[in-house]
Amino acid sequence: MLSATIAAHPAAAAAITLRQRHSLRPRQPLRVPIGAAAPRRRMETARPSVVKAVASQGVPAVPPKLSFPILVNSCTGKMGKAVAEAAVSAGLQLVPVSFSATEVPDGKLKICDREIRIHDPSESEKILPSIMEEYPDLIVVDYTVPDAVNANAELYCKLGLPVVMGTTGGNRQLLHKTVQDANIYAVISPQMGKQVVAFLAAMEIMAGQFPDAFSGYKLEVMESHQATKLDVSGTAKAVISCFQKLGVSFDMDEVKLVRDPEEQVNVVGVPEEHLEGHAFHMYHLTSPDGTVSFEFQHNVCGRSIYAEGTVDAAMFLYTKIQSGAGKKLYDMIDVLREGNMR
Ligand SMILES: NC(=O)C1=CN([C@@H]2O[C@H](COP(=O)(O)OP(=O)(O)OC[C@H]3O[C@@H](n4cnc5c(N)ncnc54)[C@H](OP(=O)(O)O)[C@@H]3O)[C@@H](O)[C@H]2O)C=CC1
Ligand SMILES: O=C(O)C1=N[C@H](C(=O)O)C[C@H](O)C1
Repeated sequence: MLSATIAAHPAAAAAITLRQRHSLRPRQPLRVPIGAAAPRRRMETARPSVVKAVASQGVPAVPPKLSFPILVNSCTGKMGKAVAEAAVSAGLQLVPVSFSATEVPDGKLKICDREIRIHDPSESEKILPSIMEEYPDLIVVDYTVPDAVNANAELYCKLGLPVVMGTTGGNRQLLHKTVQDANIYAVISPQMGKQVVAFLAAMEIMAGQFPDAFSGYKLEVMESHQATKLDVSGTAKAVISCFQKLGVSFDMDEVKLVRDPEEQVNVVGVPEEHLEGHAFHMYHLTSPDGTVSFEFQHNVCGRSIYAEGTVDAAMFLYTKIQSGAGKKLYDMIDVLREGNMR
């Protein structure tokens, strides 16, 4: 058995294993220990791309700290809250407004030490223009629900509001077309976690350079997420599309979704304390004669890996806007490639 293990993050572990296995059988608790979530180190200084060293004097200048307004839609959700907290930690200006149909006491939500006023989504078209006026350079981050993706994107486009779209699902083709046609600045990605983005990038490179390398192989995919997740993992879909380019025949509805907490603990090996927030993915490939198999896994507990990546994406987008970049639509591989992930 040949195996390679990559510890991706204190709150996460990723394993890529190559071994002889014959089926996607019930999981033993995973080979890679899923460590308890530990807070990520906060960025104290801006990243290299925004650091202006005074080379002539040989003394590095104090790096400018990026600070711009960010509106998180929706702060009532699990990801929205995590991103809002990460944005405050990173020194961004969290706009005290968000949208959701969820009732909150006095219509307000406390995030860090700030009060965020929650408006009904039906009011967003009326409210956002005045927020944009009050907060020039505003960037919106969208973590809502698959059903809201396209309508929200249309609204941001109509208003010319730059967006980091983390929400998965909806009509992805239409989403890209809407944003492209409106020519707004945007980062769209179903996956914001740096190490998972790197894995996805590696998959895309492999698919681009060795098309059909896995032709004839059988693919089995399992993904486990918190029971509240509404859609099939957008990340799994992106990885599967690479396998398809590698010659594997697979239909998206063949993905085995695990949403039952008991199965997650006993079969998948999800630590109980992460039932409310985890994303375990497993891809198993078997050769036509069954003699060779490959297994890829990326298993994330908690949400800090995505929240930090989302803040990186917002900072990346802000610098693109400030520099008047000609290219406007990006994904997280662009963000990673340009060294913009902490
Ligand atoms: N790109 C990435 O790296 C990641 C992406 N995700 C994706 O992010 C999305 C959100 O996930 P998560 O936070 O766990 O989900 P939650 O269900 O916890 O949060 C979604 C929130 O959106 C609100 N909402 C629904 N419709 C609207 C609307 N039209 N306008 C504003 N708010 C709305 C919901 O409120 P209400 O109760 O009123 O419906 C809810 O509070 C999912 O698509 C998920 O797959 C998650 C993790 C990482
Ligand atoms: O809903 C989630 O939790 C996640 N959603 C994203 C996806 O669908 O790919 C990313 C990650 O899997 C967590």
